[in-house]
This record gives sequence, structure tokens and C-alpha cells, in this order.
Amino acid sequence: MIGRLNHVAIAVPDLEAASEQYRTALGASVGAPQDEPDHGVTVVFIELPNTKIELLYPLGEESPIQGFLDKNPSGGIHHVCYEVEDILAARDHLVQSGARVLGTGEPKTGAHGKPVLFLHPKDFNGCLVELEQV
Ligand SMILES: CC[C@@H](C(=O)O)C(=O)SCCNC(=O)CCNC(=O)[C@H](O)C(C)(C)COP(=O)(O)OP(=O)(O)OC[C@H]1O[C@@H](n2cnc3c(N)ncnc32)[C@H](O)[C@@H]1OP(=O)(O)O
Ligand SMILES: [Co+2]
Repeated sequence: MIGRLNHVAIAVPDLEAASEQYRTALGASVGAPQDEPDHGVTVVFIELPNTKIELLYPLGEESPIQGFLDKNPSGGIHHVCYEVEDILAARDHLVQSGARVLGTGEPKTGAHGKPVLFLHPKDFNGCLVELEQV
């Protein structure tokens, strides 16, 4: 059911410093910061030949990544995002298999303008999973 790895997200304590490190130390192609108020984050995408890295920084009082950064002040890998062709079919299959879909259970529009859903990390070996319909 899952397809390509769309991105690996890293929560960072300093978005500008992390962007600069990827740009200069790692020589990567780093995009501009993008506010995503519906998700409570500011994101920077880094294009790699085979996937993307999504740097995440909290936006607003209710950011879902604030607790993660409180527990991991130096930052850390926050989630992986897998592509699916039919996100509602994928959701229904996962719910039937016992996985918890986070939030309302309905897809939201993600950073690429496509529907996304999140699956509870405790149901996936301690790894928060995002699904993006492509
Ligand atoms: C830009 C848009 C979009 C895109 O298009 O790419 C994005 O990527 S937005 C990214 C940010 N959005 C989200 O993360 C939405 C989904 N997340 C959530 O609903 C919550 O963050 C959460 C996963 C339910 C965690 O809630 P929180 O209140 O922060 O923490 P808890 O204390 O309730 O956590 C319970 C338990 O889970 C562990 N945990 C939390 N976050 C992670 C994580 N990222 N990876 C692995 N484990 C995580 C946490 O440590 C707790 O464990 P215990 O201490 O053992 O209980
Ligand atoms: Co993401």
C-alpha cells in the first residue's frame, strides 16, 4: 500500500542555523521557510536526489512539535512520510488493522498541497508516520 518515502522530518531548535548547516556544511539544496499555520509548524524543505528532508520548527502556541522539542532540546527525527495513492482507503485499512489515526481522522492539506494523515507513533514501533496522497 505505501509507496515512495516522501520525506524524513527533523524537528530543530533553530531553523535558520539548521538550514545554513544543510546549505553550507552538507551542500544541499535548501528551500525557503514556509509557515503552515494549520499544522502549527514552519517548514524548510531540503531536496535530495531520492527524497526530501523536512526541517520543522514550532509555529504558534499549540504546535504539535513543542512537546517533542521540550523532550529533545537538541532536536531529532520527528516523522517519516510515505506516499499512498488513495489516502482514505489507506486510512480505512489501517483503522481496521488497529492503528490510531491522529486528529479528527480526516485528511488535512499538507505542505505540498496534498492530503495528509498522521498515525500514532506507539502503533508504529515508536515512529510517527505521515501518509501523503500523491
Ligand atoms: C507541514 C505539514 C505536514 C507535512 O505536510 O509534512 C507536517 O509534517 S506537520 C508535522 C507536525 N504535525 C504533527 O506532528 C501532527 C501529528 N502529531 C500529533 O498529533 C502529536 O504530536 C502526537 C504524535 C500525538 C504527540 O503528541 P504530544 O502531545 O506532543 O506528545 P505526547 O506526550 O502525548 O506523546 C505520547 C507519546 O508519544 C511519544 N511521541 C510524541 N511525538 C513523537 C514522535 N514524533 N516520534 C516518536 N514518539 C513520539 C511521546 O514521547 C510519548 O511517549 P511516552 O513518553 O513513552 O508516553
Ligand atoms: Co511532514
